[in-house]
Order: sequence, then structure tokens, then C-alpha cells
Amino acid sequence: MSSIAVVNAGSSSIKFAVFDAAAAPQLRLKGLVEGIGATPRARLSNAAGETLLTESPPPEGFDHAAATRTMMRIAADWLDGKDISIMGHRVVHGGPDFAAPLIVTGDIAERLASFIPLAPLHQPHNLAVIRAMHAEHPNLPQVACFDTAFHRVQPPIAQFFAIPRKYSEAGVRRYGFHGISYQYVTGRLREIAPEIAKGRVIIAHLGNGASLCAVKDGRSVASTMGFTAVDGLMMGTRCGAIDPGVLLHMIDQYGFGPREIEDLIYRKSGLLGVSGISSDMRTLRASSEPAAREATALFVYRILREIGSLAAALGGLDAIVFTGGIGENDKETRAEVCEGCAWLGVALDPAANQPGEQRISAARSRVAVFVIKTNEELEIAKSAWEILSAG
Ligand SMILES: Nc1ncnc2c1ncn2[C@@H]1O[C@H](COP(=O)(O)OP(=O)(O)O)[C@@H](O)[C@H]1O
Ligand SMILES: CC(=O)OP(=O)(O)O
Ligand SMILES: [Mg+2]
Repeated sequence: MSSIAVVNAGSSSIKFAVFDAAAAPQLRLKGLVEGIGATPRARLSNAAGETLLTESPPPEGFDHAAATRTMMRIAADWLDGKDISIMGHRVVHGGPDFAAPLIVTGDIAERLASFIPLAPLHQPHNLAVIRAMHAEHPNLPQVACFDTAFHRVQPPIAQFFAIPRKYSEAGVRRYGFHGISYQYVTGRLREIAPEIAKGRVIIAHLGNGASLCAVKDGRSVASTMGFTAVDGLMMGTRCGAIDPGVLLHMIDQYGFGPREIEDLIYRKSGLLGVSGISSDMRTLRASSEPAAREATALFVYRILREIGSLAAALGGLDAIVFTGGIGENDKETRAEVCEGCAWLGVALDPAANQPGEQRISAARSRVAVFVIKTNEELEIAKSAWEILSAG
């Protein structure tokens, strides 16, 4: 049987996976390359999560494309004769034109490159990997799956900015991101709680990037991210929603240019900027520094304010789902968010708020609360399989 390779390229890491090519893709290998640009570490594991090998490649020239080449090489050694027939990629921004998975041609790659300024932490890496794989394996189809696609069904009013109409018509509107994750999580919620999945649900994808999505009967109706993935919640290094007047002030008073603004809002803000310590939630939770506590408190406060906003967009709330690295693993964040949502009818069951995928709300809670482990790679593999089987 042939295989599907999947690459989920983030700002400093690559998640890599190989699945059997089938309608229900089975995971064969999983790879993670972290520390790209600093101290790279690569790990390959099997479907059970057991480590097969680790490598510490020299950092010089070890970019996202090199990381993917390394993963393809070491995966080939483990694949036991299974050839890779197609590669699927997470591409963060699909802009106004792309709302469904597709095979990337040269023209499409160029169009996608025009969105690089709208997703500077992701889009350049997504495209670098696609181009490198195309150069190395010219006959291997490269499929792009878009983080924006899930949200394209939102009502027009949820997509508008209150700016002159000609800019909205030119594509300056809210897109929303983390859509591959939301697609997976809504599907999983339908499996574990089908009645609730038909209702009004807020999914909190809390990772290094973080957003909330309001979902009604499995369809996105609103999201905290907008034109770019810097809007909405406070994140690891991104500021989230900010008074645009602050940016004008930075330009006027501090002489910031466009790239310095980009650096400020994408790389120097969020948990890192407020704590002055780290963008990593684990480090901040372990710290006794007041600035670390303030950073985590602001992270939760921003989630609570935005949950109020999305509950209004939904006209009420039936469930909250936590996912992403923080949502899946940080029980303090979950407890603090649930406590702040008591007014909406949320009651946590502290005994259930433990590691693992489960319902964590108390029996008396009017709003059900779940933890679902996201699986963007599987969702991408399913899309790649559909394209492969359509011929
Ligand atoms: N056990 C844990 N406890 C608290 N936070 C965690 C834990 N494991 C991972 N995280 C946090 O998850 C975040 C990364 O989430 P992830 O979804 O992997 O990010 P990415 O956006 O890069 O895909 C980091 O802030 C990390 O600290
Ligand atoms: C869109 C986005 O912010 O992605 P990530 O959370 O992987 O950074
Ligand atoms: Mg992620």
C-alpha cells in the first residue's frame, strides 16, 4: 500500500506524519522537528508514540525545507517498501481565492506567496517546504490545505471590517485561522457527543498561536482571528487584538517602520512580551515571578472577554471545547476559564480536569465542557486521500 506524507510547518517547528493511503488514513510514523533556527532536534516515532530515533542536526542552513528533507529521508528508511504517493501541507492563508484543498502548481504557489505578508510566521515556511519538495520530487503531488477554509461559510457580516467597502471587496476582511484543527475537532465532537455538536459551541484552540471559533451545527459562524493570525487572543509571542491607535503611536513616537511593527506584534508580544520571561506556558506556570503570573492572568482574561463576544454571536452557549498544546495540557488555564464562565452556566468537575480527552464539566453544568486532542495531520491526510482517489 502507498502512503501519504503530511507536513505542518509552524514558525520554528515542523510536525511531520506518514499515513497509509486509505479513506480512513492509518498513522504509520510521526516526526517532530523543533528549534529550527536555533538548536534543531528531530524525533521520529511510531503510531504508538514510541521514539524510533532522534537526531540533532547542525543548525547551519537547517531551515524548514531542510527539516522536511531530513524527515523524508529518515521516514523512507522506516517505510518498509511503502512509497509516498502524495504530500499534504498545512498552508495558513488561502486568501479570498482558495477555500478547498488543491494540488499546488507554479501559478498557485505564486498566488500563495502574495499572502506572505499576511502570515509572516507561517506562510513563507509552508511555501518553502512545498517548493523544496516539488524540486526534489517533481512527480509527487503537493496538496495545500488551508487554515482559512473552514471559516469561509461565516455569514458576510462576521467577515466585514468597518472600513470603506472598496477595501473589503479587494479582500481586506476577516478570514479566521486554525480551520484544519476546527474541522477535526468538530468531527470528533460529532462522534463523542452528537447532540451537543448540533448546538452552539465555542472551540478554544490554545497553542503557541491561539484563537476561538464559534461553531453552530458544525459550521463556523465567527472567529477571534481576522485578516491575519495576529488578531484576537493574546498568544505566545503575538499581541492579539490591539487598539490600532497603539500602532500609530509606535510609528509617530518611536519611528517604527512596517517590519518593526510586524516584529513587535508577531514576535515580541503576547506571553513573552508581558512576562519578559518566556512564550512557553509551561515555563510561566512553573515561575513564581509576578510578571509571569500577570502574563498568564492576561491570557485567561482575554479568553474570557472573547468567549463573551462569541457567545453573543451564537445567541447562547451549549459547549466549550479545549484543544491545542495549552488547551489539551494546561489544566490551570482550563480551570480558570471555566471559573470565569460561571455566569454562562459553566461548572467544572475538578476531578475530571485531568490529562486525556474527556468531558470535564460537572453533571450540573448547563454548558458541557470537553477536552479534545486536535489532529491537524490526520485532517490533511484525509484531504490528500480525497484528491488522490479522485485521480
Ligand atoms: N503540559 C503542558 N502544560 C502546559 N502547557 C503546555 C504543556 N504542553 C504544551 N504546552 C504549551 O502548548 C504551547 C504549544 O502548543 P502547540 O499547539 O504545540 O503550538 P503550535 O501553535 O506551535 O502548534 C506552548 O505554550 C506550551 O507551553
Ligand atoms: C494560525 C496559527 O496561528 O497557527 P499556529 O498556532 O500553529 O501558530
Ligand atoms: Mg499549531
